[in-house]
Amino acid sequence: MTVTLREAGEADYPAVAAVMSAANPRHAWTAETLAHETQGLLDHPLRPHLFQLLAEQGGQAVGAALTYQLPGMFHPDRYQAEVMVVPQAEGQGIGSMLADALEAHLESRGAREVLAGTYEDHPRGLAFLARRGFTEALRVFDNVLDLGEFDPAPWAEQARLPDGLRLLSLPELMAERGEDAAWRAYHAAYAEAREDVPRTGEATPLLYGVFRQREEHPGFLPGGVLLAVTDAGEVAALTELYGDAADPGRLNTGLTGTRRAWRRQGLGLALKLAALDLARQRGARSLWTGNASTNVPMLALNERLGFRPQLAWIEMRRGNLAGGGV
Ligand SMILES: CC(=O)SCCNC(=O)CCNC(=O)[C@H](O)C(C)(C)COP(=O)(O)OP(=O)(O)OC[C@H]1O[C@@H](n2cnc3c(N)ncnc32)[C@H](O)[C@@H]1OP(=O)(O)O
Repeated sequence: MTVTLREAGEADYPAVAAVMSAANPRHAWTAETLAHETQGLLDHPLRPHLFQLLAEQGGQAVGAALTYQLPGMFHPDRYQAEVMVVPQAEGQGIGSMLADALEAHLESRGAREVLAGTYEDHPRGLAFLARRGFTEALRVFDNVLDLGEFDPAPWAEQARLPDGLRLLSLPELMAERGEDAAWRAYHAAYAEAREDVPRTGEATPLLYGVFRQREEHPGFLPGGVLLAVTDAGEVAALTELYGDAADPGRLNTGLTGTRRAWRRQGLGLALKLAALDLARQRGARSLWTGNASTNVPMLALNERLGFRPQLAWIEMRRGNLAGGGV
């Protein structure tokens, strides 16, 4: 049956999200989460580029492709690319059609670095990217804790923050300091810690106004933002829990981070323990996080708690601006 490609817009988000979720069921999307992410891109002061394609067969969405620029790792010549085909439509050349159309678009933009990825258990995806000149740049594990297997009792000591720090949720800090001061303290800690998260290019500074948009994310849980707060109202460390788009029994971790001056004093561990406690109170079955295989501190901490690495997502790159470009 004939396959047609067309540019996708807002009205297609339910179809695009369904394709994305079918192609990668480990990370579900809804029209709402897609609209949030897309709006974040369109509104960003860096004006990142976005181009979306939908593949249809007999009136059904069978594939999607998108290319965009990540504001958090921005370079005018760097693009992310994603090509997805629903499992029942694989093997008919739809991925190649979508990839060819994306390639033409990227060429017209003068892209010099393209990042794309696939799971390690998807040899077809890996071969597809290798044929198109991509090589491995970074591996990120889904790291999952089964809350039914976690026993908090042996961790009572480590769950306490050092003297001079208090555990507060974001709403609690807002009640004490006011909304703007609380968000600014949260932002300051987040912005510093995220600079040290392994990534394939240099982090772009995270603007406060952009950071505030996370409260519009459909999965954002204000009470799931847990903070280690100093007497002066500064945030020394944080962890974040988000609701999952598809599974009410699952929570996803945003960032866990400790400001540099506070590292290795037990803050990260205490906050993760608080997050596990909150997740259990909310009736969650599992807690997911994504950790780069090179993130030694985070992997060590999560392993101690019983998180188990699942399959790795392999981020692949063609061209390398950090290395001078090709
Ligand atoms: C989904 C995600 O959030 S992925 C991104 C994770 N965050 C980042 O990469 C941000 C940058 N890194 C950081 O902010 C910090 O290094 C964190 C959050 C990873 C760790 O925070 P800290 O407050 O320093 O951790 P904490 O002091 O509680 O350490 C607890 C345990 O973790 C392990 N650990 C922490 N840092 C290290 C390290 N550098 N090397 C090895 N193990 C470490 C140890 O087991 C440690 O226990 P110990 O000190 O008794 O040996």
